[in-house]
Amino acid sequence: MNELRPYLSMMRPYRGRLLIGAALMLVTAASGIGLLALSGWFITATAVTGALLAAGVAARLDIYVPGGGIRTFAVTRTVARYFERVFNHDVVLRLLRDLRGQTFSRLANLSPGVLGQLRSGELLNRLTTDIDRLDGLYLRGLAPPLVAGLAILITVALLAIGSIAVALTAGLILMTAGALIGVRAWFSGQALTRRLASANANLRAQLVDHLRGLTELKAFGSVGYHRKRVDGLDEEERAGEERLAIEIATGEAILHGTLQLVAVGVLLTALSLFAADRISGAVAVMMPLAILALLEPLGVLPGSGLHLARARASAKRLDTRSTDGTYSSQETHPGDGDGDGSQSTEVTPGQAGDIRFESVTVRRGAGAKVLDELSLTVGEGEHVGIIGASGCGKSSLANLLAGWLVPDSGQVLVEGKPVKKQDFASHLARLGYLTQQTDLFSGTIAGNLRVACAEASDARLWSLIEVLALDEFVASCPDGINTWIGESGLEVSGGQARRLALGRVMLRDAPIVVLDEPLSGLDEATAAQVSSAIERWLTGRTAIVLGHEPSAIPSVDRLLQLRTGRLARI
Ligand SMILES: Nc1ncnc2c1ncn2[C@@H]1O[C@H](COP(=O)(O)OP(=O)(O)OP(=O)(O)O)[C@@H](O)[C@H]1O
Repeated sequence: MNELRPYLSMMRPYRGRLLIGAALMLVTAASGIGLLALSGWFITATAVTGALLAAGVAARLDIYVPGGGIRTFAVTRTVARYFERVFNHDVVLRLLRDLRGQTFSRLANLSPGVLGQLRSGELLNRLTTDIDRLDGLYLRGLAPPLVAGLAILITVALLAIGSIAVALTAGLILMTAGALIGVRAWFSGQALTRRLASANANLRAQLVDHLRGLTELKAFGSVGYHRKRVDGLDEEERAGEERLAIEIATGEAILHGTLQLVAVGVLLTALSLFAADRISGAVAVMMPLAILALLEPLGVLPGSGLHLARARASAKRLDTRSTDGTYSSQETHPGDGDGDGSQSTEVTPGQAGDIRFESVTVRRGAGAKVLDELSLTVGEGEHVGIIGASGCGKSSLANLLAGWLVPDSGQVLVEGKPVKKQDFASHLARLGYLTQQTDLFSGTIAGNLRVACAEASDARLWSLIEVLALDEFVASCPDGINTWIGESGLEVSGGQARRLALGRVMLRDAPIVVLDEPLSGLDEATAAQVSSAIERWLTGRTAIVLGHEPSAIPSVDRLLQLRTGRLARI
């Protein structure tokens, strides 16, 4: 249950509301029991009185009090159910809001390196399905056993009108049966819901990957093959849901059977008490009906045990500490602590804006050395170009500077302070980083640029668009800079997307800049125009520009080549 603890403590601020919600559930259940039991009593009492009067025996029955009681129970049941639904849903929605906010900020706090390794479908699953399972933790998991226990106590009190012994025996049997059924559901649900949660996550992730890569899949004619994999996972998920439904149905069947047996037992005992003239006929009928009225509050127990197990499986998946553990411990961000512990944490004097890599070694993947005792100093305002073959470690170098990757040995310093000791937010605020991958959001051109600077005026955006040779394209768009560029920027070309991403970096007035392949996807003429725009913009900033060959980067003060993990001057 440890996994559920954070979510239980999230409920603490709402404990007053939760208690009112549970009380309303109890009032609904109690009214249902009262309605059925009193109706049974009243019908029998009127029948017996009528029979006695017909037989010429003097008999009297007050019909107003029980009639009023039945009406009160009926109205209370309806009204309490209405307010219970309104109230409990309000609390659940508040919890959902907190839960989503908290989960989102926990995921957002993961280092970009770790986040990049999570499939987008996996993230989607965490923010939707897993949270949906948890939002019912109270309503479907915790409140029903509580209400069921109290409903049994109310029934015991009603049975005690006829016989205390019958009431205690029935109460004991029902409590034990309810607890056993709930616990059975909890235990049998563990493995089942764990498998189901992961089948559900796999299906979603596969589906999102499938849809995102549909163009490629179509181009290679492999839609059918991938579709089969999605269908396979869908089948697995459906089979899991079916097993879960069977489990709930079995629990409900056992529970209903037990209740019917107890009701028959109570009926027989009540009849023998009636025959012995110890209770009236009306009370004898009321007693088994009070048991049958428990079908509603107790009927949800198997589902609540399984729901708790399901919530636990989702809570486990939402625990981002386990996510961090799944991936390389080197993927982190500044301020995360000492990492490997082998580095000096002392702050050495540096110049404003200067960058230093000191004997940095990085191993990635299976442990191959990507950077090998690499050292580099970039002075304030200096522009250094680094070229190298694909996979030689250029992006790793940029990620080290951003603090998304921690070296196995050596250290990276910015203005004399180790990157890992910098405050993450202010470090990134001083760094303009054009990553190799272009990520545009589903939104307008202006919206995508303003990610870097929310206050940027339209005029500033237009001048940037002009500098990046995007003016003709944007002017031809129906709404100019307010044109929607679709899901993940799919409605712009690769080269246009690249320039928008570059524009975003340029909007951020950062003193330190890293550009990873800034000219990729551009034709020669556009590349030349963008290249000179970058050169002008870089004036006064400290910069590292990465590319495959000298022509892939703008003019720089110093050009180096990265090969076998080390840098050499060209
Ligand atoms: N997230 C990762 N986890 C493990 N290994 C990685 C990861 N990213 C890259 N690598 C490995 O690190 C090595 C260097 O990759 P890197 O992306 O730094 O090279 P690069 O020079 O930028 O390549 P390219 O020019 O093709 O982008 C490669 O061998 C790659 O397989």
